[in-house]
Amino acid sequence: MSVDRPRPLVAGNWKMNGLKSSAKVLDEIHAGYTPGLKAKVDLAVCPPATLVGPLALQAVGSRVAIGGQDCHAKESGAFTGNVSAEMLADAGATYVIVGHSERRQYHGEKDVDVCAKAVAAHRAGLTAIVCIGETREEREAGRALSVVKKQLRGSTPVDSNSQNLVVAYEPVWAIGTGLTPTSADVAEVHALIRDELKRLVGKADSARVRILYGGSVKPSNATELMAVENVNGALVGGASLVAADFLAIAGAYLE
Ligand SMILES: O=C[C@H](O)COP(=O)(O)O
Repeated sequence: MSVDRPRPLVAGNWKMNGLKSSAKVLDEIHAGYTPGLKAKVDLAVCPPATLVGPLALQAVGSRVAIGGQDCHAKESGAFTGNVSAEMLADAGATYVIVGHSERRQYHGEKDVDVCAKAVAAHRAGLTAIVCIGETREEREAGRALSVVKKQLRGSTPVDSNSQNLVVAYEPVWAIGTGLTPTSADVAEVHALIRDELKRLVGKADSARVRILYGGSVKPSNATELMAVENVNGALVGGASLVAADFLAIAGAYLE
């Protein structure tokens, strides 16, 4: 692997899915994370908050990382129902997703809020997976690039580097719909993100930041999507709930 080509990461976002019995999915992922796959790709699973602790314990020694799906910007306090980055770290997480479009859409999170959460992630020693992506209307209006650029600039903390930041490009219209952008469209957006990262983390480190593609990634399209320039892995929703599918997506890096 060249210094300028980051090691890929395939991360599963279980969203609001998963009970104690889902431990078996992680067991199956462990079993299928062969030495050959370990040599090529990092894996992470981001379960709901209730399962972060148990799955992190279960994952000890497996090299499958565990992440949260969101965090509060503050370390602690009177914020009923929220979970801090420190709590996720304490439970054994090493990643946290921030700014997922479902948080932006259903919880009104703006770039400034996402940035504060990413700052919290860094404060707690977590790697922030910062999600950005345009809506269908924005793409149809020819604004995809400007929206992504604005979100990236507004959501990325100044202390970001290739160790504590992962960027996930997820076109909103591709999430859970079975639709995906063309390879050319993905390449265009990821190239823009890579270029913007030069300003955000410095030229040398910008090449090492992992930029994931997310939105209807399946075993059937993973090979094509993961081959696109500047795509360094995937953020997988629905397909990450089935170990065989999640492993098959990661397996695109064996080809
Ligand atoms: O975080 C994951 C994304 O929202 C993608 O979800 P999906 O793979 O179900 O389309």
